[in-house]
Amino acid sequence: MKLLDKATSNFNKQLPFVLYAKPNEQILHGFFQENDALHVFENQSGFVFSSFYNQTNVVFPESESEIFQEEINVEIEDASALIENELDENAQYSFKSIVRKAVAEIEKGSFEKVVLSRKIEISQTVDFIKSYQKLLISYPTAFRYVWFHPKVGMWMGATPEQLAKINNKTFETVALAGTQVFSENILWQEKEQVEQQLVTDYIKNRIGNFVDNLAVSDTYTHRAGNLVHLKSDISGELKPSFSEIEVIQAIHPTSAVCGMPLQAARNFILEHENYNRNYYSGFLGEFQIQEQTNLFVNLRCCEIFNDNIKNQNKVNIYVGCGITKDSNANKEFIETENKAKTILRVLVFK
Ligand SMILES: C=C(O[C@H]1C=CC=C(C(=O)O)[C@@H]1O)C(=O)O
Repeated sequence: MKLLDKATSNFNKQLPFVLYAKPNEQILHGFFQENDALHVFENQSGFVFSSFYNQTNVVFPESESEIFQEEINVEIEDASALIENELDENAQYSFKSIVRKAVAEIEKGSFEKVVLSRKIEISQTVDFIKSYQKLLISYPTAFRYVWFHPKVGMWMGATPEQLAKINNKTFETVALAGTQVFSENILWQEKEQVEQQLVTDYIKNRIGNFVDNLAVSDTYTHRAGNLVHLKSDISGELKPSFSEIEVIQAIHPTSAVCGMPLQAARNFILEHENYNRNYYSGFLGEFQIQEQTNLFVNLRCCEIFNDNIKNQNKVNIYVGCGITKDSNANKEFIETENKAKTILRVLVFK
């Protein structure tokens, strides 16, 4: 595929690019910059890459990029091989202890829900082109991307969560929460239903002032690779007095990646997670391209370091899960391991 070759060429020249495919579409899109300028996102139209909190929000502006599309046509061997991640006892111990601390805070009434995450580091050199091809064909219902900027790094992911779709004042988002490993007979426990309802209520509350005709669908099971989630679709008409960016800022970060109330949950995360999320659980996608905004939450993702000069070749996989008063630390840890498999399944090492 031509765009894969163009991405390789941009990477070799250390020039920014993004390749992406939208859920259930067979079209690969590419934005390519011809120089390595770092454009800070200030509502210009383009491909946005925004952090969870307080990092530089980057854009590949439409006006500064070469933009291409082509049909997806990949042929790779063995799309299902899974690299086993060795169990890290220390990581397990520290993650479980933060989960227990969070449950104790919830019981004290400090907040209702918090999403806690961790970073799994694997010291291997990733072949990003082969890995991305595997990701493209393995998760056709996800937003699948690989993004690179020499001043920021390389990220790749297959996210099931839409943050916002805005087309001609029609606003759509989703409330996604609750996780199980895929099987034929899925039954949802009360804990997961409560967790998902909290996300729905949070979004309704945050966008209530910005949209008319707010509508929420029934909750249904959504498959995301080897996992399933509970999901409902939320929509409305953006009021003429509000801009797109205002409503986006009102919902990011949703309580599917941060918690509620927002500030207390975010403070707990910043104080206890012990690492910087960077762009994990931020958002990315098209901002006002052909009058459409189509943004996704950066989940099921990894950061790829391919730097032979600094001898830094590794990949960090980012995974998190929602903690409520009924959370069990052991189960939450297993959930993060299961989520990591989304990326582990597609990584190809050199
Ligand atoms: C925070 C993540 O997932 C969120 C999205 C769906 C279900 C989730 C859960 O069940 O905890 C999380 O809120 C992640 O994948 O890192």
